[in-house]
Amino acid sequence: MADLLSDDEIDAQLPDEWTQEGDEIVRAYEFDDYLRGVNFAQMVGEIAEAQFHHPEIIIRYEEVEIRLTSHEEGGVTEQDIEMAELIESERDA
Ligand SMILES: C[C@H](O)[C@H](O)[C@H]1CNC2=NC(N)=NC(=O)C2=N1
Repeated sequence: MADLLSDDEIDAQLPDEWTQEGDEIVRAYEFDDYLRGVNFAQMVGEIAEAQFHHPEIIIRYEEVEIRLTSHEEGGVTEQDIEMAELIESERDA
């Protein structure tokens, strides 16, 4: 099990545009149309399966919200930070 990160550790490691909300780290991504968001959600799901660490993915019209936490540990761990970084790198690809 990974160690829980403190609020200061989370703040120091969060990628740009991500925020902490309690026991989660969150970012909303905007898209030009609904299906681009759906395709992005698919890509995030594939990363999650590869990492075996699964975010909550909320698909809205022209927006997809990603919420990450480590359920077994009950808060934010390095796995969540790593997932956010992987999602960011794929988004920029
Ligand atoms: C049994 C447990 O659900 C699995 O080990 C994995 C699956 N994906 C997971 N995803 C997330 N976000 N947190 C977990 O603790 C987690 N655990």
